[in-house]
Amino acid sequence: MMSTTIVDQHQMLQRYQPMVATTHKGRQGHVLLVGGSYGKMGSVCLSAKAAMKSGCGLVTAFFPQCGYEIVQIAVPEVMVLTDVQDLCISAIHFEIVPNAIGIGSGLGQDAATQQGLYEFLKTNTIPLVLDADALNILALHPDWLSFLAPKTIITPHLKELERLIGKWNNEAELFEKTITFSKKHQLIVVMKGAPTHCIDGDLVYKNTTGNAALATAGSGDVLTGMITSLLAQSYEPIDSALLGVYLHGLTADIALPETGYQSFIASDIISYLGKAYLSLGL
Ligand SMILES: NC(=O)C1=CN([C@@H]2O[C@H](COP(=O)(O)OP(=O)(O)OC[C@H]3O[C@@H](n4cnc5c(N)ncnc54)[C@H](O)[C@@H]3O)[C@@H](O)[C@H]2O)[C@@H](O)CC1
Ligand SMILES: Nc1ncnc2c1ncn2[C@@H]1O[C@H](COP(=O)(O)OP(=O)(O)O)[C@@H](O)[C@H]1O
Ligand SMILES: [Mg+2]
Repeated sequence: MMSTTIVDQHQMLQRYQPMVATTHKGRQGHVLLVGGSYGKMGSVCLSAKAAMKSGCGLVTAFFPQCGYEIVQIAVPEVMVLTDVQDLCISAIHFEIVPNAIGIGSGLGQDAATQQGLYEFLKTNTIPLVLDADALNILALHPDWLSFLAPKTIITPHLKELERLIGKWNNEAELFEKTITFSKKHQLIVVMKGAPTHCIDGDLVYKNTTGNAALATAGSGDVLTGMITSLLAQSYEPIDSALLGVYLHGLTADIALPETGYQSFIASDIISYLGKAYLSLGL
């Protein structure tokens, strides 16, 4: 039986964890972001910077070699690891121990990348957020969904969701199918849209922030970085999803009088993150 919770400021303040005065970067959580391919390295820059600006202590990004200078120059705070291949990811090997991993932005769906994702999912035990092409690859290989630990977060837009669950005829059926999918695979589904709903089995959370300014390339990549950052900071998976979606939308609401709808771009979400945190009253 579906129950809908409205996610407003009050809800968020109950779930928010203040930063401890004596904390240090080693305690604030280490994020690993895996993504990017030739021509789509911007998605990694956006999600990595968004992760940093959401409060985690360390971010490492893993991407193909063609992205090395791009990411190092665009986001100097971020550490980088590169794949053995130049143009796309083929083998996701790393020796660090991150607290959360976000995978999929700009990843592409090359056969080598699909194989690399398979090997990674089969052995990964670290809390995970899956977006974009990681979801598109899972839609091609639905049996790999069984590798995902309970409470893994997925962040599909409606087209990506359709690839995973099939078509629906009306909104009621969309929710019914997404809830069934969430329960079957024990996943938290961030169903991105206007508005975004987070679905955790029968529990449906409706976000109250955001506007059409977010309809711009890379805004989902930014959200993936934010949610992964919160997960690495020890927020529960559902709280990471809810707070990430709420703050993401809040940036657009705060920016609107200054940028208007049209000139707001994904980098502006990152620029306004500080004001979004502050406007929560924290
Ligand atoms: N600067 C960059 O490097 C960027 C890289 N990106 C990457 O590009 C790859 C392709 O992602 P795309 O999402 O563009 O491709 P997709 O093919 O998954 O999605 C595009 C299609 O989905 C539809 N769609 C999108 N949102 C929808 C919604 N809410 N309801 C219904 N239909 C919707 C669009 O109309 C279009 O037909 C991903 O790996 C993504 O991460 C994009 O995020 C854009 C920016
Ligand atoms: N009209 C809108 N109103 C509110 N939020 C929107 C609107 N359009 C897009 N968004 C938000 O912007 C983000 C788009 O994500 P996505 O489609 O994955 O973008 P990209 O892949 O280009 O990064 C989602 O969080 C979505 O909810
Ligand atoms: Mg996307």
